[in-house]
Formats: sequence, C-alpha cells, structure tokens
Amino acid sequence: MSEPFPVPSSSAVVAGVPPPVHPVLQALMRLVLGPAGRQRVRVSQTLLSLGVFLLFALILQMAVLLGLAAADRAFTLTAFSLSTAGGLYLLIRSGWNEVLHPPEPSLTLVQMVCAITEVCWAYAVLGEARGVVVVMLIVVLTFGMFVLRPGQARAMALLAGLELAVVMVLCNRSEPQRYPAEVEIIHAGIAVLALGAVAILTIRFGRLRRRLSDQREELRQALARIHEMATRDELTGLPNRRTLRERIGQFGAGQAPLSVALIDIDHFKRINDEHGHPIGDRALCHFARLAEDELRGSTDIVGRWGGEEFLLLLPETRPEQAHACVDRLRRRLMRHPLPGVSPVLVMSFSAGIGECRGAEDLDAVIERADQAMYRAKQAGRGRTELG
Ligand SMILES: Nc1nc2c(ncn2[C@@H]2O[C@H](COP(=O)(O)OP(=O)(O)OP(=O)(O)O)[C@@H](O)[C@H]2O)c(=O)[nH]1
Repeated sequence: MSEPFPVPSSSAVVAGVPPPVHPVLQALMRLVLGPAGRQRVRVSQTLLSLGVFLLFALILQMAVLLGLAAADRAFTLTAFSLSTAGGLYLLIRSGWNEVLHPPEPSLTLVQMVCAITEVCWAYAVLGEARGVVVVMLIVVLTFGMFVLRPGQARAMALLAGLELAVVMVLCNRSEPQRYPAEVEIIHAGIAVLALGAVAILTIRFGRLRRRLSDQREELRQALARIHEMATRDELTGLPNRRTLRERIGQFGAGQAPLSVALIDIDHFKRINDEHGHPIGDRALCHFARLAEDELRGSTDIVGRWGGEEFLLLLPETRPEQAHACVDRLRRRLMRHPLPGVSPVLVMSFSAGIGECRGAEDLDAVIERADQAMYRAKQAGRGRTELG
C-alpha cells in the first residue's frame, strides 16, 4: 500500500532539500496564501497579524468573563479589529494592494495605524487590566522593525504615544474613579519609556538595513565591474581572448558551418612609430567599432585576440561567405581613415579564415586561420586567405 503522505528520502533530508508537501496541503496553501513569491510573503504577514488580533479578541473575551470589561464595548472593539484585519487580508490576498498602493504594497503603515488605534481603544475597554496595552503597542511597533524607514518608525511611535495620551485623558475625564490621574501618569511614563525604546531600536535597525542595502548595491556594482574587466578588452571594449575561447566552446564541436577569421592589422608597428602609441590605441578602437558595425550583431562576434589581432566568429557562415564578409570590412576600413589624424591614416589588414569541419577541435580551426593569415602577410598583406 502506498504512503498517504510522501515520506522524504534520507538522502533528500541530508542534502537539505525541503521535504515534499502533500498536494492537498499545497492546494490549501495556494488558496489561503496565493502563488509563491513576494505577494505570498505579504499575505502570510497579514495573516499573522489577523492571528494576533484573534488572540487579542480572546483576551478581550476573557476580560469580559472576569468582569474587567463591559461586554458591549469589548464586542464593538473585537468586531472592528477583526473586520479591519480580515479586510486587509482579503485586500492583499486579492492583489488589490498592488493596484491601490504600488509604492508600498505591503500596506505596513496602514496595518500599523489600524493596529495602534485598536490597541489604544482597548485601553478604554480593559479598565483595571489596561496595563497590557503598553505591551500590545510594543508588539505592534515591533512588526515595523524590519520594514519601516527611520522617519516612519518615529512617526508610528509618535502616533501611538499621542493616541494613547488622548484615550487616557478622555477616560480620566469620563470615568475618574476607574482611570485616576495618578495611575494614568504612571502608565503614561511607562508608555513613553517603552515606545521610545522600541522607536530608537527600530530607527537603528532601519539605518543598519539601509547601510546593508547600500553595501549590497556597491557589491553588485563591483561584481559587474569585475565581470566587465574579466570578459572585455580594456582598450577596445570588445570581448577579450578568454571570452572568445568561452564562446568558441559554447558553439560546440561539429555544429558546422562555423567560420573563424583571424585579422591582423598591417604594419601596425609603423602606425605606432609614426603617429605615437596613443594614436595606435585609437586606431585599434576605430577598427573595433567598424568591425562591430559591419557584422550581424545577433550572431557574429568580434573580439580582440591580442595586440593588433582580432578574431571574428561567424556562425552559420561558409568560408566563401566569411571571405566576402572580411573583404567588406576591409573596404569599409579603407573608406574610413582614422578621424583627426594627419597625414591621413588609412589602415588595412591581413586575414586568414578557418572553417570548422565536422567534430574538429575549434583550436585546430583557429590554428588553420592563423596559418592562412600568415600566408596573406607573406603574399603582400591587405588580403584574405582561406585555411
Ligand atoms: N598602440 C598599441 N600598440 C600595440 C598594442 N598591442 C600591440 N601593439 C603594437 O603592435 C605592433 C605589432 O607589430 P608587429 O608584430 O611587428 O607587426 P606589424 O607592425 O603589424 O607588421 P605586420 O603584422 O607584419 O604587418 C607592436 O609594435 C606592438 O607594440 C596596443 O594595445 N596599442
């Protein structure tokens, strides 16, 4: 007989894989919490606060049974707090929170304002047991500890203090025997202490979170820079030799037709000698931009192989087509001298083309392209040879 619930295998437990969830439980979780993702986290947080208010309703009920609170007042407060918490749950579960308040879809501030109001209201309901209200306010403010910005934390603590003060004064005015001024002063002092401490902690926590998030952003940028440095040629911005080798590896052996063209700028030493090294650098960048422009951006790749050598990877291209492509690039280079250089600097290059044949190692293809390029140099430069 099969197990009613799938039992996790010991290897899954050892590997830290979460045990499988029964499909019925999965469907139930989906119904109550919604699909996985950020919204599910928001829904479960709202559900948690609904749970807290259910407990709160039980405490109120106990207070009624013990004769500490009037049943009608407790009922009104319970109805209000459960309907606001339930309404917020439905609002977030339905996804309307993202439509109504996109900048802060968790509606944390709204939830906290409701909770603070209900807890302060309880102060007027609970009579002799009202001391617990300060503890409840701390619980409410603690909910904001992980999400509120320092300014918001201050505002929430201030709101809690103000609302409590108003309720205290009103209670003292309407029922001075039940809410004597001296007891209210002590309660107010304790509330100021407790709310102040939670607010300070929340503000510090908020600053720490901001620092962490800034550091995470710096780290992300640093990683992007490191990745750029590791994969791109610093001078021309083209993929470097390592990246080219990786891309060649990705093509995989036998995925013909793939042509490889090795290009070497002619008499580059002379350019450096006659115009200076900075102009030589600019000449390499000039070639890089023209080559990028000439190739099919989505499939072809041009990278710097080293020095004044460039490599073209031309997938789905036969050697004759690659030959035509390289010659087009040469003509373009001759039509576009390096701007702002006198006397006019017209560059040319020699190229060798290798074709990937069947399951041949791509290093061997590059080697053939290199030999063909050498032959082009030998034959007088400014030409392309097939390998
Ligand atoms: N400006 C500059 N020059 C470089 C760079 N990398 C390599 N070179 C120079 O490129 C020149 C290449 O010279 P050679 O290998 O003699 O070749 P060539 O002068 O191009 O002659 P052929 O290839 O035979 O046509 C050397 O002087 C290198 O210093 C670079 O990044 N910037």
